[in-house]
Amino acid sequence: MQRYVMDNNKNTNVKDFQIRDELIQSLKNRFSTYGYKQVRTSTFESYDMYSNIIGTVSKDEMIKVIDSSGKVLVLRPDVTIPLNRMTTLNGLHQDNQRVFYVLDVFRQSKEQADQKESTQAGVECFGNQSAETDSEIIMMAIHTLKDLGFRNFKLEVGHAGFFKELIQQTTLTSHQLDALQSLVHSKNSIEIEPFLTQLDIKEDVRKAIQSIPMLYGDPEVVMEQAKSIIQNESMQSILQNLIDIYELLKAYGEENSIVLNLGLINNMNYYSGVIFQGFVDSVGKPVLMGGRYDHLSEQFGQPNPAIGFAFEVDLLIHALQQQGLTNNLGAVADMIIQYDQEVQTEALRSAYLLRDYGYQVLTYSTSSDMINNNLEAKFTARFSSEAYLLYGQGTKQSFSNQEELMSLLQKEEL
Ligand SMILES: N[C@@H](Cc1c[nH]c[nH+]1)C(=O)O
Repeated sequence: MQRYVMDNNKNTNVKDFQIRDELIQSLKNRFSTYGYKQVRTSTFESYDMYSNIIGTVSKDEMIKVIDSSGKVLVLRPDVTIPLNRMTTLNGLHQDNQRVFYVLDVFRQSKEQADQKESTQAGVECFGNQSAETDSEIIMMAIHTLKDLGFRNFKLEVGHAGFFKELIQQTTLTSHQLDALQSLVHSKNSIEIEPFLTQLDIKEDVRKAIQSIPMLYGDPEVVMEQAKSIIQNESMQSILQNLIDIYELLKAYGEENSIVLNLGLINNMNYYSGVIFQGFVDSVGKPVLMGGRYDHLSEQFGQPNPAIGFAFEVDLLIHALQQQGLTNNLGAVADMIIQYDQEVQTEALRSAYLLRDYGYQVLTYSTSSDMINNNLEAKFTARFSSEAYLLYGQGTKQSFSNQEELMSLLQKEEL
């Protein structure tokens, strides 16, 4: 008989799953504090819809399935598009909808063919177009990264229009544009110069494009440098928009993690305004990406300005593990209660009380085999006929009844 082996080794035990679950819970809590409500979209979507939309995942990257009537479907390649479609068609954007989701997204790139699914935890804010909304969304990304315990993280902020405006001053073919974009993306200043010189581009525009990879770093410095390559009013207002957003982030007191990157290019082509990506130590890829996409909804027949971003949950877990930040996550329970048979009643009643207050409690009689197992909990309470003791992280306190145990735990802020 052939044995089938699971082909991915991620999240295969309860502890890994627990870490994932607690991480997701923390993201959801934070999103809720900004007024976002959870939604979901269908796993199967119409292939035709995606084929007709400009700015979506490339057709080769989508995973197609055929239903029993022969219709071609795709497994959800993106969440932003169906949510935008849904709110636009239902006219929900008029109520300034704020939604979040934790959903699997299916894409298969040539470079990473075995990585077909990833979980995204994202937010979308519809029907609102202001620097205040933009800065609040970026702030929410920062706030969430701080919740998770990351200390060294950077949010690279750019604008989808800045580079596009410069390109419009040229007559590059789409092939040339692709090549240029990848040079800008990899900040390859050495090759950009000869690449541009062989093309027929006005001197000042060429110099401006050439300087894009250098427009990276401290926002105040980059904003000053960027002023010198402004070609027209649109570029002027793009820069002003970024200045406004940055000033608001300063108002929140969270400007230190911001890096301005005017060469930033996001994966999706639907962005039209501010764009951003979040980076943490020890992960080469962005753990979050997003931006403003005010024109996507026009393909569904209505204006519906919007902004959003999504965390890559698997990358976040990887980063937390790399940085040793999962120690507080994934404990089997809040409390283990071990008791000698003579004081069983007091121990079980304490367990009942604690569970009633929402604590996760495991109980074991000291005479059972389980006592030798390597169980993990934030606290252990030992009930013996001589004494009742509460053991925490490096602490040991005695108590005489269940009420005292409760108040000790409350002091420990469990
Ligand atoms: N859907 C985008 C992220 C995003 C959410 N909202 C706006 N952008 C992505 O997968 O890259």
